Amino acid sequence: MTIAPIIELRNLVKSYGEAPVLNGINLSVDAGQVVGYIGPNGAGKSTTLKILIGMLPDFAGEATVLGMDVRTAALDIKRRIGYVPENAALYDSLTPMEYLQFVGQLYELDPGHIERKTLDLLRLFQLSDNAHARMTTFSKGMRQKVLLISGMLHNPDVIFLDEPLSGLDANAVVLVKEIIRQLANTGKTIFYSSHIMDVVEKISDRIIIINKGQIIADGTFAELQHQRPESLEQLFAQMTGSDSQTDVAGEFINTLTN
Ligand SMILES: Nc1ncnc2c1ncn2[C@@H]1O[C@H](COP(=O)(O)OP(=O)(O)OP(=O)(O)O)[C@@H](O)[C@H]1O
Repeated sequence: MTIAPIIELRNLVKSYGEAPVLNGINLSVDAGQVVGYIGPNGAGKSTTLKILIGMLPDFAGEATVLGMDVRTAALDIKRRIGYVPENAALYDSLTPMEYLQFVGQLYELDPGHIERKTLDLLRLFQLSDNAHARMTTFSKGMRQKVLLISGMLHNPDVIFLDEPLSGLDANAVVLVKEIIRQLANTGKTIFYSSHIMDVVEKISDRIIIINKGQIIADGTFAELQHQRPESLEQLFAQMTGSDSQTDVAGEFINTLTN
């Protein structure tokens, strides 16, 4: 018996205006994989994630998640996926307990169950003391922790994370890395985008590099290294054509000082 891929993209093309931002993306992801989806600023990573979670139905090609078409089954898909967006707007005037209660009820979870789970998850993220405080005063990292909980509260099968470590302190980074690893060990699929190369290198079963809307590398870190024995940061710089940052930095300072 063949097992259907959890995520599948076939010849995905997306334009916001004239020029395509995604230019024929093909990929297939199996259950239990941690996939690091990386690329330079503007490469099309967030756009791909938004298509996969059903936020951008206007695209060409095929996109399925859990065997369902994202164009026609977006609601069914949403029940079973979690998404932590980059730069999400939280309802600041709510407390984490209120916000997570709201999110949990959107997923039709029982209010008592949400409350118990939320208190536990906030405690594990060192946010117990802030559970009932308005989020207007929260730091970036504190907001990110609430967002991470909100994306996973309903125990989704597939989790899409866009720059999930944004603003987190070193201990929280270690914790989130460990959570991602252990979730994958239980069969969950994690598809995430990040610019933090050493984290991507360590936690991904598979690394996909996109540049200008096309996949330019796809494999385990060991496989990518086999082509060029470098760190992921160096590989990334070489493959995306930006390996002279020392020169650029010098030029930047020259421009500032002249
Ligand atoms: N709503 C939009 N309208 C018009 N253009 C957009 C829109 N969203 C994204 N773009 C453009 O699409 C391209 C890809 O953007 P996207 O956000 O997917 O990149 P990214 O790889 O996630 O970048 P970053 O690493 O900077 O977050 C960029 O050129 C961006 O300007």
